[in-house]
Amino acid sequence: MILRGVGRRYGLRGPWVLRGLDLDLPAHTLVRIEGANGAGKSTLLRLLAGIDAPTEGRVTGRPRTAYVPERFPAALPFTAAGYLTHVGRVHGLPAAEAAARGQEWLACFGAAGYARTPLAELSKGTSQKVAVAQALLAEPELLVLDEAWTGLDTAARGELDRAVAERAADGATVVFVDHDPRRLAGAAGLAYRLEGHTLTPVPASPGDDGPYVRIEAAGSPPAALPPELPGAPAVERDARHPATVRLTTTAAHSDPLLHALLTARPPWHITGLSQLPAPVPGGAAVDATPASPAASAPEAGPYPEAASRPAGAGRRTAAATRYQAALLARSQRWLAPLLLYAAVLGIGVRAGQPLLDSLGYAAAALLPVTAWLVRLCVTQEPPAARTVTAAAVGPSRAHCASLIAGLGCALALGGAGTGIVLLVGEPVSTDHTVAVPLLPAALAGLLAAGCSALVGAAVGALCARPVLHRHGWSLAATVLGSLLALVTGGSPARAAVTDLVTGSLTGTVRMPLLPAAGAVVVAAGAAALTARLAALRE
Ligand SMILES: Nc1ncnc2c1ncn2[C@@H]1O[C@H](COP(=O)(O)OP(=O)(O)OP(=O)(O)O)[C@@H](O)[C@H]1O
Repeated sequence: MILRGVGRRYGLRGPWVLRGLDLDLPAHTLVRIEGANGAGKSTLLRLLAGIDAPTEGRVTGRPRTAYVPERFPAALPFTAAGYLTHVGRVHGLPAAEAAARGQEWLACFGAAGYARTPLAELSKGTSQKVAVAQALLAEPELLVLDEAWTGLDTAARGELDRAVAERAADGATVVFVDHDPRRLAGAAGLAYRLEGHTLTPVPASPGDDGPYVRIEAAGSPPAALPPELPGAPAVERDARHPATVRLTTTAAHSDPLLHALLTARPPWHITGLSQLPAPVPGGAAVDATPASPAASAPEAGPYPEAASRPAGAGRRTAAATRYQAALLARSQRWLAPLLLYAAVLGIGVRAGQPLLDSLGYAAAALLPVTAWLVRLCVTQEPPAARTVTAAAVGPSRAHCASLIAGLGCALALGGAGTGIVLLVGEPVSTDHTVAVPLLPAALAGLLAAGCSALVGAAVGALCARPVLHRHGWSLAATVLGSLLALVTGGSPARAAVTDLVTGSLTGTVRMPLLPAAGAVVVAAGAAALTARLAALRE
């Protein structure tokens, strides 16, 4: 990943926290960021993790990312294992694998006994173990750790050191901040100090005999390395290309090592040579797995695993939507909008009333209920948990997932409401003189409910973060916005409801097709705008 001329400030006129920052983050590297309190380390890590966008400059080549926030929230209505399964799925893992990996990492950190404990009941340190496990289980190509060791016991700190080194040895970039200068001392391939809004490289510590050289060699067929290798190099076998090994040693030993490889029986082919500022720790041989014959071809980019990414962005967004829906269901915040909708239907819909009138009424009632549900979904995740999801799937997709979850709940509610109205309503015109065909009326009712839900979702999206952050303003705007969307001429929701109610006067069913198209445009516009804003700042 490459950062060029990156700057970040909070607010339009806030002081610059980062400015003119250039940074190259190679694969297979541990990167340490140092700096005083308030220097901007967390700000930088959030940019690296893709949670916030830079105010100026460019970040390119972002790989699959996981993030451990500085403070992990306990206020999530899941057990430790349940949360890890959700995050694993958001990272694109199949459910069973996400659950298994979650259990493994909890066991690794000595927290297996807490798998079924609700997050809210975990101690601070155990919560931190969950925070770290959620990032590691996805085997990300970029792992960003903001003081992740804080609160962990000694054994877990050691495990995290080992896991982090292993990620780097497996090809990932690991960027970390920790106030303990001994943290992974000597292991970090690159170290930078954040000072005066920008980064300056920290020179290698005395005794570090870099620069280092990485040699990539391929044996064909996969062969054993010569028993005696000059320079005692760290050896990694590529998990996907078992014929390929990477050997890291000091520059002084690189020539004898090359000679040993080229003169081995059978000889090794040298496929790559690169200089590193310092070695990746834990560079002992990595387990090899069988690979296809074509796998011995040279890798195209710095992240070979990118090709075997667990799942596409669409599936990961779907997983994020499921996570948001589960969050809503378990928090029971859906209860209030559901009761409101039931009460409004209970008051306004009576058995024997003209069907189209009642369908129009039910559709209109759905609009504020949807706005409420969407607003709940967008705001329900504690900020630190939101950063985890945003890093995993991108802030725009994470935001869209909460919009879809809210809209989906509202559509289900609207479907049920329409069904009830169809059961109790009388399929006749307002004056009870003309019969109304049931099937077209049902379709028109569902379409009108859909219009209302889409416009309500737009209102909910525009009246919550990232547009409005203050709870009071957001609430007032949601109520006012819903009201305006129902009464303002040109609103697709109003047009759809009007189609039903005026049709009822003559007993004619008017399909609200144009309002439906308008509602889709309004909802898509609101989603695109708010998703873009969410990407600018989570
Ligand atoms: N949401 C925010 N709104 C406004 N200013 C912010 C926000 N977050 C951080 N800042 C400011 O940005 C600057 C850098 O903060 P940041 O948290 O990145 O520092 P840090 O180096 O991580 O500090 P620490 O070591 O204490 O964690 C600080 O001056 C802080 O006040």
